[in-house]
Amino acid sequence: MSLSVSVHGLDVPDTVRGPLTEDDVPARLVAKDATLWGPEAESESAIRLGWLDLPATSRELVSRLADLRAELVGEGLDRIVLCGMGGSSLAPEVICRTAGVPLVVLDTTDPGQVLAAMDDLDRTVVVVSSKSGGTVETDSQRRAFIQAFADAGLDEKEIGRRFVVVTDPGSPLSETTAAMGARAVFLADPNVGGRYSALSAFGLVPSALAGADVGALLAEAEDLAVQLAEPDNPALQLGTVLGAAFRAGRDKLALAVGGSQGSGPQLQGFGDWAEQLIAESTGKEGRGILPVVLESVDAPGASGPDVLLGVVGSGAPALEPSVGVSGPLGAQFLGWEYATAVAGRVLGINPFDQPNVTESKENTQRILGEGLPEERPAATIGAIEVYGSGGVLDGVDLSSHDGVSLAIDALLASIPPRGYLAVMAYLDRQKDASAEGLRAALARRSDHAVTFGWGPRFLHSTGQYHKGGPQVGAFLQLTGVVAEDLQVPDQPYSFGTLQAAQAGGDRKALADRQRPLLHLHLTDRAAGLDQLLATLS
Ligand SMILES: O=P(O)(O)OC[C@H]1O[C@H](O)[C@H](O)[C@@H](O)[C@@H]1O
Repeated sequence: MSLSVSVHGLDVPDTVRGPLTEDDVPARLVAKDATLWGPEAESESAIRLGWLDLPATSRELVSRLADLRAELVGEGLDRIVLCGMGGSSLAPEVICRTAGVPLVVLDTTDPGQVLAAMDDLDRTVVVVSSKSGGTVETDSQRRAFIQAFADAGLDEKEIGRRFVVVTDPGSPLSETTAAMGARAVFLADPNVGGRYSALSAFGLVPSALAGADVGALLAEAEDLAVQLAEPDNPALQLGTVLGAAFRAGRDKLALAVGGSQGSGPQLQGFGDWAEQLIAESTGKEGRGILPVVLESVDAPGASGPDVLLGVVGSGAPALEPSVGVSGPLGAQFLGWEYATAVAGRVLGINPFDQPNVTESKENTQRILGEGLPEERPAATIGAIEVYGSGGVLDGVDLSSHDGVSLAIDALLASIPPRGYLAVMAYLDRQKDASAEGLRAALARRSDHAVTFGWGPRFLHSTGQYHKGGPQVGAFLQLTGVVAEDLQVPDQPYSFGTLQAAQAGGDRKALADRQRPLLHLHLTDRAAGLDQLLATLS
């Protein structure tokens, strides 16, 4: 079974569909024609279309990974921790959740969450995945695990045997790895960008080592791959729908995972993977499609004048306009990648670059060099310190006991027409999981789209859209007190400082654009979240 796309209540006009078939886009895309996105995108596109071949070229990894997994299990190493950000961790997380196999994904700088991942070290193998090999979060986690293994009494050689690395040839990580004596190194195809790498070594290595059937995943993708040169194949249909919705002013794609795929499992967490693909690929040059990951098909935000609902999985969506996309996970990965590339052509952007991601990273580095700036809260109410920029707190009475509620109302009121609110939580995805409830609570209180992202993970995903997409966002940033910090070995900062610098760096990037931003710092994380959720209930 490949992919099947059904459209409900959306007109897909010939002005969108016609040019795609007349210009022979399906055949040209499969032939890796780098001119499809215009002359300015050509040099990048020329080195970014390798993902089309992955269902076939990744086959050679399957038996190698089965052997490696058997070797590890034979040595009692059955707990896999994945250190990686964005395109280097979102796909394995979906693959393993869908397959029901355990994988610890560490895509954070939160000290508590990093410390919690350093559990059960005697059973643990760490997969370090980074395409560029230079991502600060991943490098910091690698350093921390080396230290933790050393503290647990392992010698240098034994420590190296606990690491498996996935990176591009010639990256700084590939060089470090040789020096570390890593057990295995998988060099990925450099002609595949991070967010298109689900079916490459980045998606497959951690998933296979955790016990997922990656051979079946590739076979599912292959079933779709053979159709992709045909006009009106399902992935082209999906891309056409995304483009048509955008042209009709529906530039928010509310994404929900629907029921299970016949006999197959529900695609757990697929929205988070698709979010990065779509937001980072299309959110630039002042336009883009904003993915809004929903908790369920009928969650708040599933409909609206600027919304298209996308349901991944079987079952006809209850709301209109909507697009239902059913099919197994391997076909979904390839289909959404192809559809995003097609939508990129309709939008007139380069779907393979991420021009605004570096900005927050540079701000972070500057703050790490200069030290965290002294900031005074406008008010402290219960367990919440309130800070604001972009004029969001002007005229708000923070002296009253419902000051936080008033500040949030002011933030919501600042959202322009067709705008959105982004909640960005630099907290512990496990221990502070209740923060996720803020999305639905705020979406109930607003007519606008509301997204939720864990920091710094979203910086590698919707962060591009926030800065490069239309400047119609309002932002709620959450940070929290660090109970126990952890030094990043051989660096002049701790995880807590790095996390705070990342939050500060992103605040600066948004403030430079005069975006309304409310920053709430929780002086007690659990009490602060309870207070916030109670305020919104
Ligand atoms: O795999 P890495 O090079 O570590 O990159 C991880 C992530 O970092 C960057 O922020 C990119 O914008 C993402 O597309 C990428 O997936």
